[in-house]
Amino acid sequence: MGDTGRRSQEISPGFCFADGLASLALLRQGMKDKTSDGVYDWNVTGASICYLGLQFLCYFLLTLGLELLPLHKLTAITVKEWWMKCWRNNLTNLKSETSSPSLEPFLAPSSEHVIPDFDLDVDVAAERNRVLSGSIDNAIIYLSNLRKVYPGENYLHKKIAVDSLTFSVQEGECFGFLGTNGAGKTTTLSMLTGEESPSEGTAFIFGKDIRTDPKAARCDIGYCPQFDALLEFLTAKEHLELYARIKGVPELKIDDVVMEKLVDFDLLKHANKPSYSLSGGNKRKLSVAIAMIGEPPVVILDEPSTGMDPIAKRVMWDVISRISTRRGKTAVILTTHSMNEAQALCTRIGIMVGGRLRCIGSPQHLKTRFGNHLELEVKPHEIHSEDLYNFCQHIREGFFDFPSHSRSLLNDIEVCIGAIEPITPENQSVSEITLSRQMLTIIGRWLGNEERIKTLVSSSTAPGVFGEQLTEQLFRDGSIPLPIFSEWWLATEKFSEINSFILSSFSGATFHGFNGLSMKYQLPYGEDGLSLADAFGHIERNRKQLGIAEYSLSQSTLETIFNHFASNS
Ligand SMILES: Nc1ncnc2c1ncn2[C@@H]1O[C@H](COP(=O)(O)OP(=O)(O)OP(=O)(O)O)[C@@H](O)[C@H]1O
Repeated sequence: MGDTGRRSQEISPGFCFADGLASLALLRQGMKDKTSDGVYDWNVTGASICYLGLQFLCYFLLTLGLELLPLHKLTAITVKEWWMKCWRNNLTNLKSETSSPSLEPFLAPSSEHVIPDFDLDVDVAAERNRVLSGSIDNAIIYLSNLRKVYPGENYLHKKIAVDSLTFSVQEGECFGFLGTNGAGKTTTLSMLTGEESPSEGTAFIFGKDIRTDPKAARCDIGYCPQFDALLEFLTAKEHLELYARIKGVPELKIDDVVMEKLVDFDLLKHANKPSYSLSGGNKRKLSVAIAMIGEPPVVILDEPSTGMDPIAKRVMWDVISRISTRRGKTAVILTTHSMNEAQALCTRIGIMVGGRLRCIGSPQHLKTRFGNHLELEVKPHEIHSEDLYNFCQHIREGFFDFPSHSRSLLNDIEVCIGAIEPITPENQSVSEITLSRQMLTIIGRWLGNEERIKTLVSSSTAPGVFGEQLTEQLFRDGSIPLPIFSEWWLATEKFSEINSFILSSFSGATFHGFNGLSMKYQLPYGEDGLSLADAFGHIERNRKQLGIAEYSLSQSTLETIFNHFASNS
């Protein structure tokens, strides 16, 4: 073997080891040249041992590098960004060396990507100015122009997941982070917990910078990720014990702390089951319990209640409000798609759309600022069976010549929907009468409202409380039974009466569809609109005459405010 071939093989530990052994064997057999008489001579095992030592060092450093460097994040774009940043920093350093030193404002915006104030909602801009100027009393967490850009498909189009996010969270606060799917909530939380590194800007947790000191920043966080990160073969109890030890709970207290969490989250009966055998909801409870073990001062929960039953949700809400608002020392950041959860738990809410914060404030503040209307839900009285009977008779006498029958009309409707036995020739009644499209058109004309029938027989959805089902039935069967048609007609008439009353009484009122048997409206509210008392008074005075069984008037819900931001994105 040539000298070059041999050298190239010496980078392999296997070759060095075998070569050393072979040289040793040759020496024993006396087959080595006379100059090599010692075992550790360079020509015997010395060279192999040295190469092996060198290789150990190189391969150890390589393994360490592969473990520590986030190589999966090393893309053309990230390398380019890193290079640009270094270049910019050099320029800034050169400038600062040549110019006189100036007092940099605390947390000065770090990039040219900062959204201008006029582009922001006033509350979001105020929060941003407060944080950037440093007037953040008691803030445990503050984010300063935090931004995350992902390389897009084929590294061509960048995806701005989080854009210049700036806000703070105080101790004792439960901050609700709401947003549409893909708004950037999880990415923000991942940056806070150190899973992702920010592209620009930074955040501070107890004054520790997540960019420069991510390990120290992480120490104060209890994190429940969006997807349960459990070890399949560890039981619920073992998980809690493991995390209690990791978080430094004193050995003597571990049993008590673990038991407390098992009881708090109603996991006692599942304590000794391996996590793979737990149901989705119980896995979620365990993940939240893990986040809270060791009483971390910052708790970050990414959609914690997903998959939990309503009772488990209430239990979890109780634990969260106990640790944040009641104990008053912990800051909680919570993302959720449940407006009820946000309403029940959060002292402050921020709604994110497309990576940007669109509004921020307490739930009541958001309702007062963005809820510029009242929500009215009206449920009319059900159609009286006597009225229905009379109406059916009226149509039958006008168009059909069937003998009247003693069966009650309610029975006839039950027959129509298949609830009782079918009609035999002896018990014929109005329920037997079915109305085709042509007959419906003629009846509509006869009743003086052909337009209403047109919507029923055309492919568009018919108006009224159950117009949609009726249109479907007509298209499916080609006809509809007389009692069903009569009930729809009378209900629609009642709806029209109430609808014109509301639209004429409250200028600017808009109809927002049906909710079961109720109709929903939005009424203008506030300075230009009505007061709650005016609206109540007016409806109450006309309630009997309009046949309103029940109604409710309320301020806008968080859901309508969320929908408003989501639809304007
Ligand atoms: N690793 C990634 N690479 C590229 N794009 C990503 C990556 N992770 C997230 N994104 C994109 O960033 C945006 C924000 O995602 P993120 O998961 O933060 O949204 P989210 O608000 O948590 O949504 P959801 O409510 O559905 O959980 C999305 O458009 C997503 O497609």
